[in-house]
Amino acid sequence: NQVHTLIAKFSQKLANFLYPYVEVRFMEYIGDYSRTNEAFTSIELYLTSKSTNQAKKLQGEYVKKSLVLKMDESQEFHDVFEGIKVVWCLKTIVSNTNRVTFYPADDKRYYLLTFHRKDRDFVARTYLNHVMEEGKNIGLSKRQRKLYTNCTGDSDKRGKWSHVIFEHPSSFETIAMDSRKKKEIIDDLVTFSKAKEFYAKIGKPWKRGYLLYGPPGTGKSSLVAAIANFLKYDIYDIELTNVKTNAELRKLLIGITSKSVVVIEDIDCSLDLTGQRKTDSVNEKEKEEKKDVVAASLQAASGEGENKNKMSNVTLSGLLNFIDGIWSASTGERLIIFTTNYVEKLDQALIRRGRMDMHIELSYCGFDGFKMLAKNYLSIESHPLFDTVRCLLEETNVTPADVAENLMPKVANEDVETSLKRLIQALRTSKEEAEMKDKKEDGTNGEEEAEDAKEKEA
Ligand SMILES: Nc1ncnc2c1ncn2[C@@H]1O[C@H](COP(=O)(O)OP(=O)(O)OP(=O)(O)O)[C@@H](O)[C@H]1O
Repeated sequence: NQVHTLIAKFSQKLANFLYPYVEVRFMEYIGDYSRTNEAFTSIELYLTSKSTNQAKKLQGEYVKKSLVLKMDESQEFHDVFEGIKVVWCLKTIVSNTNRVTFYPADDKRYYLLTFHRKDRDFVARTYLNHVMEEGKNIGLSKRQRKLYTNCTGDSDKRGKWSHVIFEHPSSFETIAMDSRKKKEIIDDLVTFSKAKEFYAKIGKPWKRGYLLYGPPGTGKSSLVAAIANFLKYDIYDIELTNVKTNAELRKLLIGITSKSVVVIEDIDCSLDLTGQRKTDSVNEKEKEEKKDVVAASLQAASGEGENKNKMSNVTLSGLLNFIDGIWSASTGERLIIFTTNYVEKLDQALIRRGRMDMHIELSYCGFDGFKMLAKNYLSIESHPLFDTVRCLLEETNVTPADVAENLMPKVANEDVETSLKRLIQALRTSKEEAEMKDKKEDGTNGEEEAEDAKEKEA
């Protein structure tokens, strides 16, 4: 036994001397095919992004409508990070069983990482974290994003989300708005998305609130989609009128994942938020409890009764808790956006800075916005008719939606001038209508004044 131990010790030393490398395996599945190893997925994404220029043998795959080239099996990839060299290789353990399984093959794939033993600490602490982080980021940027909405109907579906693939084409390049305002929003989004450490340092959940307000057709919904596309986030579009209680709203909140934009459109129509919050917190609590009880009994009642009750019982304080109560910190990186046509109707508590950090007004179409739309719709940046359009835009209030509608070619191969003339005609009509309305109002005011004078005389 002593001789055996000595030989084993010696041979281990000899092996270390002759082969001073450490090897780490990252299997594709953990357990018996039950769970995908997230480390394997991150490594694959990291290596796919780096190795295609280096590897001589690649595999081509069609993933989500685009061709992806991956490192082929047994190909080595030499990576250098902060002066440390490592080698990656994709290998397979071929199964020799004849078992029939649900899986295409019983072979087990794994990535083998090889590095010098003197770099062990650096690789374990720094390099592998870097690979995981990079891989995750690549995965997030490539994933198919989703548009969620809260389920309606059966009580067991309440408080849950259903989704479709989010494919809205809106972007900051297509949104017509003042260029300075646009830059301000983009800068704010970039700062927010990189501020993980900052939020941790100041002890606040990593989230930000935007309030978008302005007349209908000025691009509020388009801007929400552009923001989600820019940040590559999912969208959670909450239909508040379908949420019956504060408890249901909280349940929805818990189901929201990180890297998401939570939107409540036309918030002024969804809830009765016109009343000021009571300062007496006891009264507020009592009111809320009563509402919760009523809503719960309505839910428990027949489906017919439930359908009849279209009003949401979510209270203002329920919504405030949703935005920044204790539960709101559990969902990670998140943007909350409210849109409204009537900002003056909203309770100040709901939109105060700190809750809705940025207030963005989307207004009628200016010349800057028009030029953007002309570039998108007609592919032109200037035209002799632009001056006429500029003058008319200064004198009328038309929304970007109206301008876009008129610039849209009505027949195939319609020339630019026809579209611009149609827009000019529409702007003139709108100007005339506005003037007529003003005159009419002046006339009514005059009549009222005359009546007042008569009354006084009498
Ligand atoms: N600022 C804009 N830039 C580019 N397109 C716009 C803009 N505003 C409106 N549009 C066009 O008008 C259509 C309607 O706009 P959108 O739904 O974004 O407006 P909205 O302000 O959300 O309206 P509402 O308040 O009625 O929901 C969009 O499909 C888009 O084509």
